[in-house]
Amino acid sequence: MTTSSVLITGASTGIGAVYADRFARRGHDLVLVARDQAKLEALAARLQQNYRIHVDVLPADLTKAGDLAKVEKRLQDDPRIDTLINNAGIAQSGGFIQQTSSSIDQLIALNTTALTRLAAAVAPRLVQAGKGSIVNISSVVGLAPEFGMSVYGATKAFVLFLSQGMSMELSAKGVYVQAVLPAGTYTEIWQRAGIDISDFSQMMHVDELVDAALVGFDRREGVTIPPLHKAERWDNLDATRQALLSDIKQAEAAERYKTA
Ligand SMILES: NC(=O)C1=CN([C@@H]2O[C@H](COP(=O)(O)OP(=O)(O)OC[C@H]3O[C@@H](n4cnc5c(N)ncnc54)[C@H](OP(=O)(O)O)[C@@H]3O)[C@@H](O)[C@H]2O)C=CC1
Ligand SMILES: CC(=O)[C@H](N)C(=O)O
Repeated sequence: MTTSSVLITGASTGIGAVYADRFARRGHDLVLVARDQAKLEALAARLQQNYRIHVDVLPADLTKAGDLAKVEKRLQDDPRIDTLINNAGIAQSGGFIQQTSSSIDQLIALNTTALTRLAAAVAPRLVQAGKGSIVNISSVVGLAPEFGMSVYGATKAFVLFLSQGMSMELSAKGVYVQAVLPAGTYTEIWQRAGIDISDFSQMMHVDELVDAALVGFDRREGVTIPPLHKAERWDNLDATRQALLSDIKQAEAAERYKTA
């Protein structure tokens, strides 16, 4: 049985809490991060009892500089942590013009800044060890500006891009990076953001989502989209993107933009 440890952000509920259960079931020790200490402790007690593993609770508001630094330090200093599940995130209700400066700040601070800084905190140590994993939770909304969640979707597009770039830089050094793109999943995120889901079509149950994401993890997929039923759609999109890149000629404007 392994004694490595997995640090999971946003572990107090939803997708993060299910990841915690699944890694505990696999015999990993855990470090659980979120703001709600009581919920983290209750989960930790249950997992320790059920799976005979060790769980540390590290309460932190990842939008606060001091708390974020505390989690970064743990990732830098604890040699047992070989996997980071970068999951904590929030959503927003309303369109672009309904957003306030503070709601934009919070969303970007948690979904992008904290996620990037935590990945950057652990990556050098994993590279030095020549092994380890970083899982970043994105969303299919990051592929869909049509959904009318422009700021949230932009943070998730950022997470996808970041993960792909990190994977290109780190995989040769033994570090596995996975982007996970769920679609609508039954968790508290909707209620917390004030989004009424009563008219939504059926969504995925959170256990099914995490179990599917872990199939992708075990296969070492770079991008895992559990609700995508035709895998070749993603492959085609990526092939089209690469073809586009091959047609970028940076020294010369395209014919259609040339002035007479
Ligand atoms: N549910 C869905 O439909 C989808 C979700 N996702 C993504 O999955 C991830 C998890 O979402 P989900 O489980 O649904 O959401 P939940 O709202 O159920 O859980 C969010 C988790 O993040 C934690 N969190 C929120 N704010 C902070 C903060 N400032 N600092 C630290 N932790 C914080 C919460 O804990 P606490 O309040 O204790 O801090 C909680 O543990 C998010 O990144 C989300 O964008 C992607 C696609 C679809
Ligand atoms: C709030 C959302 O849109 C959801 N979490 C998703 O990413 O699909």
